[in-house]
Amino acid sequence: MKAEKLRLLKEYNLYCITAENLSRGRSNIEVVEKMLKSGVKIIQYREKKKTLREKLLECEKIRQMTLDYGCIFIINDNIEIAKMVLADGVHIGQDDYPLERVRDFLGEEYIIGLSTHSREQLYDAHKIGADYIGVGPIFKTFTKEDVCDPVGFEYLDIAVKESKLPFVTIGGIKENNVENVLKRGAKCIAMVSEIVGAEDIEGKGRAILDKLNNWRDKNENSNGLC
Ligand SMILES: Cc1ncc(COP(=O)(O)OP(=O)(O)O)c(N)n1
Ligand SMILES: Cc1nc(C(=O)O)sc1CCOP(=O)(O)O
Ligand SMILES: [Mg+2]
Repeated sequence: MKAEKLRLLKEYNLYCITAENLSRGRSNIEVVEKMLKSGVKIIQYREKKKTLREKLLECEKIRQMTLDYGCIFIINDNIEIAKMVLADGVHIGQDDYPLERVRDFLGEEYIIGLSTHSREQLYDAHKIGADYIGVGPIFKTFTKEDVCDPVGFEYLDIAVKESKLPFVTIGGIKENNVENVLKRGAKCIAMVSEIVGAEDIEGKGRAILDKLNNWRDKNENSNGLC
């Protein structure tokens, strides 16, 4: 079960994350529906402002929607909600609960992603049992409060060469700069503001998926997350 999810995670190259405050007045549910219709197959629920009750209700709905579309559903930060709604996994950062404790809480079947911003954190992620890592922020981003300075291509190049784990590249990535990131060897791209802030989310999602798939067809013999 988990092996199959990880296989799918490696196959998909666009990882979309919610942000209701950047969604032009549309709800997380509306945005997720449009993402799913565009063909996106990995969605992370990331919501910093709502109550736990509100988040749980939204995640229950999104769990069902993602199952209907065969989409992997990851929840940011809230590991209890992930367990309650039977999400596919969680994403945690360096200041969230320690990964080992999250693993104890969720068990082996859940995918656990960990943010990394340096080579040291990358090696640590391997040791402590992350299933995939986030690599970023590549460019400046205004989406995340208290974000560290961009790690740029310097850390991306390290991840491309040295990571034995699949990784998701994140931070300031847009339709018009994604090719620069792909050229460095990134395979799976996470986007927040570019997708949720688009007037036509479905059209934007399709355009980016086309771009990523065309790049893969032309340049690669392997698939998905690096
Ligand atoms: C795919 C992915 N990568 C990195 C992050 C950032 O997680 P974190 O450092 O915990 O910061 P917050 O998202 O919680 O603000 C992510 N969410 N997803
Ligand atoms: C949530 C998040 N985590 C980051 C990291 O580097 O760990 S960057 C980021 C925000 C990415 O948003 P956008 O695509 O709008 O720039
Ligand atoms: Mg976090």
